[in-house]
Amino acid sequence: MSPVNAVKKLELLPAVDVRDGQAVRLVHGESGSETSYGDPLQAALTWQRAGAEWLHLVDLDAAFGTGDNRAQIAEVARSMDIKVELSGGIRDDDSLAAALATGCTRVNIGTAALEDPEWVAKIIAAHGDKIAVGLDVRGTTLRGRGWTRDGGDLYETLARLDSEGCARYVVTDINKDGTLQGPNLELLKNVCAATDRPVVASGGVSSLDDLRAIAALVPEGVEGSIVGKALYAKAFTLEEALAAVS
Ligand SMILES: O=C(O)c1ccccc1N[C@@H]1O[C@H](COP(=O)(O)O)[C@@H](O)[C@H]1O
Repeated sequence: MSPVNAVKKLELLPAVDVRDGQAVRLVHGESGSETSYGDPLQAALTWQRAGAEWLHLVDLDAAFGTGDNRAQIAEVARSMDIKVELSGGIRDDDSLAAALATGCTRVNIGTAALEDPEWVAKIIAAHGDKIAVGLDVRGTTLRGRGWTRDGGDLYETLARLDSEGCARYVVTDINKDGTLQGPNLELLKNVCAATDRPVVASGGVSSLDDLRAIAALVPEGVEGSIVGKALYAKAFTLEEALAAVS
């Protein structure tokens, strides 16, 4: 294949979700379902040493409204030599400024995209591709506020955000998240068919074959995949994952 026609490789974003100062994984994003994996900075450095090009870093307390881990999140983001996608509780000018001040590559907006469309349109216009929107869905219904509250129809919201110039979507199937049950490939295909913007897949990755299946959707518009539980549960190593999609 000539370089002009070469298919881009799938980007992998190992996740570090922070709750009460610890790196954790949840099941279906449910508060109280945490398994703890220790110091978030050590987890992030482990993924960086293993060859990650991206880190998906989430302040879960900020997402749930149970406080925040802002100082610790900033320390982790600033300690990384790799690209960082920062998520959780970025809902107003103050939290956006704090997130961007960490030097992260981009931020991921969830609840605010559902509850404060005018603000989100404004920050998309001001910050371009530094802003991604997280479309966290059950079926085709979006969920906000730590995935506890319905936030409208996926495809109506996608059309609105597309028209406002949103650069990228991070699509999470909540029913799959943290379950090691495999990604929702149908959902990813449907979202890719509905938008020409790149899509980052999230939720359910359990095996290298899952990653290969997501990588097969790169021509349709999937740009990357977040990997969480499978790495912490040692279903495979990050080195193996990177090799599988290269
Ligand atoms: O990542 C999770 O497991 C998760 C679980 C429950 C809520 C949020 C979660 N993650 C990230 O948080 C943003 C949403 O935050 P907000 O609504 O903007 O405050 C979501 O996109 C996920 O990336």
